[in-house]
Amino acid sequence: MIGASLGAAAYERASEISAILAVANPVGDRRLARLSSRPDVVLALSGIGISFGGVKALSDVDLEVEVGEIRAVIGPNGAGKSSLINIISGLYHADRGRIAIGGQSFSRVPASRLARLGVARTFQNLALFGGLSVRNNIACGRVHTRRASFVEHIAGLPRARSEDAGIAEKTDQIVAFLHLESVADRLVATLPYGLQKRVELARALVAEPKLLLLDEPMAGMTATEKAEMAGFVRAARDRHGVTIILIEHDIGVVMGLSDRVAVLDYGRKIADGTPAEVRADPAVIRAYIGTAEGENGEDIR
Ligand SMILES: Nc1ncnc2c1ncn2[C@@H]1O[C@H](COP(=O)(O)OP(=O)(O)OP(=O)(O)O)[C@@H](O)[C@H]1O
Repeated sequence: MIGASLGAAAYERASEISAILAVANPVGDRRLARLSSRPDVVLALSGIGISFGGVKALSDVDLEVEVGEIRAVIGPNGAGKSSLINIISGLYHADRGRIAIGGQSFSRVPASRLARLGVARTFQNLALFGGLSVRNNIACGRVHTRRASFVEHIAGLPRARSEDAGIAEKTDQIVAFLHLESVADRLVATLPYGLQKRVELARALVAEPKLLLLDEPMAGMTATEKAEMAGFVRAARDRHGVTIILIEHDIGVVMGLSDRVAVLDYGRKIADGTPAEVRADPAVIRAYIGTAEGENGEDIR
């Protein structure tokens, strides 16, 4: 992500305006209501906009994501990709528009209820606990399922014990799924970067999300690590039925992995279709050539 953070007061003000504008957008609301009532649509965005100071990071973005899709969001640096994921996960609040997740509609996604809404995410810059083991980092992804109190845990009461056993079992399953057995007891900070990215994926998957948001899961990886990660992402969809939204700069990976691709440029969606459609779209080619070919290591053709 680029740029400085805005203050909390500015976010509050922007969100108040957002609520007013959302009410004043009945066409968008009707469209969203129609989309979110479809059982095959996991996520629908309607008219999403957000500005930071004078910078319009996103303008009037619509997006729908169907169950079981791998849906990429691409675009040159600063196009608004991370802002979009941050809005879907409740980290940012849009100034305009609405978001429907699993049939529930929001102007602000409640970040504290994200896991219960069936959404998990990874971050562009790793957000792991370096001083904890791989296994413990992964287990953190299931804390929202705990019902037993702190006292029940300290006293080792039956409900707490059975919850711990359930978390340990799910953690073991994901460790095996992502081939992390040999490093499961190592401290995360001692692992190479590519493996740390895999641990972050594991922590998101252990929550058994319906929708998984991956913000540059292959950034900084070698070609071999990227191919491995792409295989795991595909397997998460194929074997666990997870719907995936993927931000990724490596266009080769995106085109090989995604069912549909949305393209952002200067905060606007300029294309949305299959990889072949997007690759042939003149507006997309222009957007990428406009970034000074090769600047980001990206070439759409
Ligand atoms: N918290 C923030 N405070 C101020 N400006 C922001 C903030 N988040 C994003 N922006 C601005 O919004 C625009 C879009 O940024 P964003 O990070 O969403 O783009 P991106 O497509 O993910 O870029 P990259 O590929 O470089 O990560 C940029 O101009 C950025 O500087």
